[in-house]
Amino acid sequence: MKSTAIVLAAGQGKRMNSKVQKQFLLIKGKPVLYYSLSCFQNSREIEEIIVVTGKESINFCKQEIIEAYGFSKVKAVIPGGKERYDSVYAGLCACEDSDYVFIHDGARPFLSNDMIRRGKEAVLDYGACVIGMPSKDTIKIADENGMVESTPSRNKVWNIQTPQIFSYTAIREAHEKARQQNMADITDDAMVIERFGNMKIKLVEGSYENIKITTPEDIVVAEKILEKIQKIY
Ligand SMILES: Nc1ccn([C@@H]2O[C@H](COP(=O)(O)OP(=O)(O)OP(=O)(O)O)[C@@H](O)[C@H]2O)c(=O)n1
Ligand SMILES: C[C@](O)(CO)[C@H](O)COP(=O)(O)O
Repeated sequence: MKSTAIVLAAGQGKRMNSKVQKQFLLIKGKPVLYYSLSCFQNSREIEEIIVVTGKESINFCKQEIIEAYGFSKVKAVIPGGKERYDSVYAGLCACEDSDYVFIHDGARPFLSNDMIRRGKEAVLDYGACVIGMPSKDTIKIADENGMVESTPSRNKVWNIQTPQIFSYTAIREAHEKARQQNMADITDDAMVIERFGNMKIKLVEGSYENIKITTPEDIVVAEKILEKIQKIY
């Protein structure tokens, strides 16, 4: 039974507004991408890693991150696509011999071994699961004029993170179907299964520290989180 981590690092990071793409910015001296690769490298649940990045960053990733830190589970570094779902699809095409895939944002450095383990258990039971945390805030649904339309019950609202974990055949088939249709508003892999798959997706607890580096203040928060978790990477 083979589990592959597909780590996405092909985004432009427009909201970070930095010369260096956010996945390569340094947190305490190491690139953002280093931290999630390190977690997958050290996890007993993961056999292989596929890194998806921009064409122009393939050599940098190989030399400065994968070889430099000895990430021996990385099987391939491949070019991504225009949208996140294009990069995921490229990753899926590069690991056709996998039974399970852990699709992860390279911009989320603080996943943990426990999360990977919980995700593995859930995917074995349900075939599809996503890591997330119950929302701490009250959420409002807005109408097109910026007016409040409704308020979903907070105990039913989760903030969704990655990794998102699927049986390979289920997510590949759903992506194949989705690619025949309009994917424009698809922002995560669970949505592909919700619309084009035929299975329920289990929610699995992640952590409030599993943030996505998106805007400049997230780097400051990430440094604080790293100090707190005091992991030896
Ligand atoms: N075409 C894309 C777009 C995104 N990603 C990856 O998907 C993850 C989550 O995406 P997001 O935070 O939106 O990253 P960006 O698209 O880079 O950010 P922005 O929307 O600010 O440009 C990131 O690890 C990013 O590198 C990717 O591999 N390929
Ligand atoms: C997949 C994701 O990280 C779950 O929260 C998120 O949807 C990615 O969204 P983005 O629009 O690419 O930031």
